[in-house]
Amino acid sequence: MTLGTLIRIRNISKLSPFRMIVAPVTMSNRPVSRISLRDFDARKDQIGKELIEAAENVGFFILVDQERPSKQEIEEMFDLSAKYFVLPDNVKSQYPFIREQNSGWEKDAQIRPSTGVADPKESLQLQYFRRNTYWPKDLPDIPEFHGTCLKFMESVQDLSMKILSFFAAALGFPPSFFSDAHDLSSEDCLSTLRLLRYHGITGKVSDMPEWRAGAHTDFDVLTLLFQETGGDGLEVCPGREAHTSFAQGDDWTAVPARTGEITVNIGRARRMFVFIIHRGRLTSLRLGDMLMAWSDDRFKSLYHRVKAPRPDGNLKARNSMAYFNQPRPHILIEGPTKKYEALSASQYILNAMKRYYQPTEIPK
Ligand SMILES: O=C(O)CCC(=O)C(=O)O
Ligand SMILES: [Fe+2]
Repeated sequence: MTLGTLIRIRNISKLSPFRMIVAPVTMSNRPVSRISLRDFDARKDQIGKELIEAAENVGFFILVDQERPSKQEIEEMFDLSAKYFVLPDNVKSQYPFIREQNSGWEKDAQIRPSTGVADPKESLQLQYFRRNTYWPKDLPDIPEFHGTCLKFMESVQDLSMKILSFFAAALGFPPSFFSDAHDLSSEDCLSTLRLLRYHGITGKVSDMPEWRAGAHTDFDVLTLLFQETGGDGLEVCPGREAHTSFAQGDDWTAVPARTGEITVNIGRARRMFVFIIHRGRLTSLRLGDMLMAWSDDRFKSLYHRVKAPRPDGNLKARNSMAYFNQPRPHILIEGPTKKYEALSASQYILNAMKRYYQPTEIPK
């Protein structure tokens, strides 16, 4: 039973992606944690300490010097992504974005509740377990598309599981806890690679967008984000400080774009309460905050957004890639101290999908 929530469906095609949104902006000089993965096996303890500290205090960190995916693998993937996005829309739209599957291609269709308009971008979401059913096939001039994406996902998956093994240990879960929950070889692994291309900016200064991606948190456990040198604009606002709506007006930190480095953030779906009768009592359940909930709020989630360039900035298209570690649907999310009622991963994800791809929530 859901109380206090009304879902209003909007007609997304009527909204202009270039509407100007003005939000108060405070930029901070918060130091950004850069964690080197050099000599991983020999430096494991030190690396683990740095990761946990960053997750507890900030909610994000930048990984450098990782063995895989190497800078070259990342560059290859960016080249492939560029070849994909120049294909005509009628080819890309053969696999349209399906909200319930969180898969496929969209253009100017993702409305951010924080801005009320669609991000001026296109993106393709590839879920590993749909690799033979819902990935673009027979793409003109890019026969390597399938194989290269697959290899890249596997490489990012390995790195993600290394990172999550430290979180499992810190939470007192068995070492394989997160790798079982995100097992790529399972038929229902929801982990997803998203290729993104924000449009180049043309036209009148007065029509320029303020944001390329409106402020949001991701609704997964952990996101590994790849930026390309020259494509600055990413800003983050750690969950701890995000006390206003969508963190607008809080302290934001710019994360410079550098090919080869990986920005890692802890995911969270925006909070929403539902009420149920649990063991004879009226109880509230909090939806969202996957790793925050899984860690009983110990690890912080992170608001982030992508600012559009100013007229004297780099107005070319911006490319990025995100790997979302999403647990298998049946996995129950419940922290060591059971601070929140257990909720299945699929319940979290469906709830977040509804919010991020169409509706806005209006509290009664
Ligand atoms: O493009 C970026 O840098 C951020 C993308 C992002 O936050 C997302 O797709 O969730
Ligand atoms: Fe995101």
